[in-house]
Amino acid sequence: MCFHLGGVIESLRLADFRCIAGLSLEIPEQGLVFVGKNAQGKTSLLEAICVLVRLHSPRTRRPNQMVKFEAPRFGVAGQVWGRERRVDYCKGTYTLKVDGNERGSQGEYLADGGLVVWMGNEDRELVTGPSEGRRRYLDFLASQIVPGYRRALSRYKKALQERNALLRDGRGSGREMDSFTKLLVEHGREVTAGRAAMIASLEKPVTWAQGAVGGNEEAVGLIYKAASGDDFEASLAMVREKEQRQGMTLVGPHRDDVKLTLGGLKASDFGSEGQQRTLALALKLGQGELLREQGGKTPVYLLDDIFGELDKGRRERFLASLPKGAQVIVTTTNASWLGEGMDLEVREVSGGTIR
Ligand SMILES: Nc1ncnc2c1ncn2[C@@H]1O[C@H](COP(=O)(O)OP(=O)(O)OP(=O)(O)O)[C@@H](O)[C@H]1O
Repeated sequence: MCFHLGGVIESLRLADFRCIAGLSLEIPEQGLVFVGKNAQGKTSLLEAICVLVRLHSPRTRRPNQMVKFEAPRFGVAGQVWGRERRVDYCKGTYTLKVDGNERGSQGEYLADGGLVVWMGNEDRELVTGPSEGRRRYLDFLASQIVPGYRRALSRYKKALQERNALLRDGRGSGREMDSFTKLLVEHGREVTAGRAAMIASLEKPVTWAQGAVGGNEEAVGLIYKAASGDDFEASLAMVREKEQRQGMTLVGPHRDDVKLTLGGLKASDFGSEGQQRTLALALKLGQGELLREQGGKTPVYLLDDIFGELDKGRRERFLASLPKGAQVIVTTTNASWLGEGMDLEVREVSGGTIR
């Protein structure tokens, strides 16, 4: 298989993004480390890259939160995978350009976009936290490599919202309800199929990464728990009365989960803290491997302050597990570990600017 090399984000320009009023930056092929005290804008820089590449923020689902306080809009631009991309956001509307030409929809903008793996301290929640995080993990992955997935998910969510509104208003039967149920089933099946395909492909790379970072072999299991059952339509029919009583949609991909096991035991209940932390890293490294295999290019790795939590051995093994040639952009409050397996240029971030 032929992988493109990393070295993908060549430059970044921001305007009124979070605490950053304006900034222009070249990014070396290997990547960069952003060092600085707390609350200086380091994570905001990674977030801006994620928005530029995937129109997705790992921190918020509300783009207006990314607009600098008191400013009307934000802009993010840069040379990405050899093309000039530009994202402008103002009052609920994105304007998206590639090489100066406007793209009519988010889908069109993303169709020839790049790939991203985001890793943050909060990733341990993937193992120990509620199911929503695991759904988002699968959705972010599938949106990048499964054709039509992002659109199916967005249509599913819209149908779910409308259906829930009808159920809440006591209008849970009739033609309107039937038509939203039909849409829910149609798009829900696509979402479930996309997630199931990801799960089936993830077990191998995640198990590899768990061994590589943890330092010993450990079988990882990922078991998809589809809340729509084998037949989504039949499952909905079975709970119809209960849904009418409770005023909400009770089955479907919005309630899916993934059971994670280590050596056959549920990781959240029986894994040690160290094993759980390693599994969180392995889930993201496995995601990267799948993006490389199925997305045809090496993703950019955005690592948000993850090194403080890792002991030296695990940090070194983790760094050695990143694909060769991948661009890695890191934030940290403490750069004392630099040089131990990572040789990247450093930029100091302070008060929303780069020194
Ligand atoms: N929309 C916004 N407009 C202006 N400032 C904002 C906005 N959103 C967040 N901030 C502020 O931006 C600052 C920088 O946040 P950011 O998370 O990027 O810092 P950081 O350097 O990564 O910090 P840490 O090391 O603590 O994670 C914070 O003080 C935050 O309150």
